[in-house]
Amino acid sequence: MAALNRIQKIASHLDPPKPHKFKVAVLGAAGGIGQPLSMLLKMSPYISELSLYDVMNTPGVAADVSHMSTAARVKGYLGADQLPAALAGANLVIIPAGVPRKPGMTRDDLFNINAGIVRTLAEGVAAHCPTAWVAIISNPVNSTVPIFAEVLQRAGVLDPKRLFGVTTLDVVRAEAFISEIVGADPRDVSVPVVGGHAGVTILPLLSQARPSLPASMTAEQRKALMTRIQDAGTEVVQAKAGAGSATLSMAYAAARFADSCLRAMGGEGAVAEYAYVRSSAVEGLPYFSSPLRLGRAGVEDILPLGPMDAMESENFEAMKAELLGSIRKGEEFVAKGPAAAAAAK
Ligand SMILES: NC(=O)C1=CN([C@@H]2O[C@H](COP(=O)(O)OP(=O)(O)OC[C@H]3O[C@@H](n4cnc5c(N)ncnc54)[C@H](O)[C@@H]3O)[C@@H](O)[C@H]2O)C=CC1
Ligand SMILES: O=C([O-])CC(=O)C(=O)O
Repeated sequence: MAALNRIQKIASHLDPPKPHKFKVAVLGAAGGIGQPLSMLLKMSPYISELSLYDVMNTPGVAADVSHMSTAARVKGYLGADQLPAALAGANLVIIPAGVPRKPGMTRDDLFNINAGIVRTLAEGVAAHCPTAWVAIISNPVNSTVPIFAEVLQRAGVLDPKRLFGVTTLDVVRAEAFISEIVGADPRDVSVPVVGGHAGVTILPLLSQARPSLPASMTAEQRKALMTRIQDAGTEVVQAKAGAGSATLSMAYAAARFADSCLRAMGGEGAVAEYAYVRSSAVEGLPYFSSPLRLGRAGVEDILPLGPMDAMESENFEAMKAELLGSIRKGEEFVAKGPAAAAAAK
């Protein structure tokens, strides 16, 4: 027996460390983003249980994804009655629920429908998994994150360190476009994208890109690159011509953000990310996307934005009024109470 114990002890030292395992819930799992995101999450070594919730089609999506031969157990939940079970015990909740844009619309045009959806889901999180980390994809992110925060705050369970607006797609796009210009593998490109997630509020700090942009690029070319990153969502909306907005690249971006959250949650040390969070980084803007350091409890540090060149500073000033307006619109929606939610349905 002693010999066996000794062998087991030695074997346990030889085993590679096992990642921590978490329950992750996707709300809006049957949608254009939700389906590929669920597939990517099923491949995560950090997930023991994948909870797929939607108001339609989740039985089929869950059955399909559950046949992938990876470890995460998959369960589908359909309709509001099943939201409590979908959320119970969740460590991370990712929310791509809501309508997408059609050509000619702004993200803010989605407010009337998506604000009510997000509010209802926030009430569910407050009641059934109040300590979960929450990653909001539903647009307009600049307003849906404040809506979510206000609901959690009123329920007495808000911890801003665990509430995120997902802006990873902006970073992913900036990496992709810059890699084409500098001829590098996108994995070797880093570039901060800060602010919010709509038009001018998306601020890529190209002057901090690594590798640096070629010195031969003119001011006009740099400006055009910034504008392309800011309008990349619209580029996809137009290319899809009425069939929705970015789904596949968004699923990739959200899976990458989820991976960072789960690694931080599991105690893998400080994890670097960007996300739209409650913040005092910029005076007068209570929410802002900044470089973050994530740890076990969520946001450990909101890092400085770093130096901006003249073009970036000008854009930074230009975004402030729009971003603040979107934040206040979200906060006021919750302050007005259920009547506003009913009107938005
Ligand atoms: N943050 C970002 O970078 C991005 C955000 N988005 C946003 O993500 C959202 C989803 O986009 P898609 O997946 O393309 O839309 P979609 O219409 O394909 O899917 C949305 C899903 O949400 C579900 N849903 C609606 N109400 C719900 C509720 N109360 N509870 C649970 N699920 C509900 C629908 O049944 C549908 O399956 C949109 O608001 C879109 O603008 C899209 C791309 C990038
Ligand atoms: O553009 C949209 O409506 C969807 C979105 O947020 C993006 O692709 O960045």
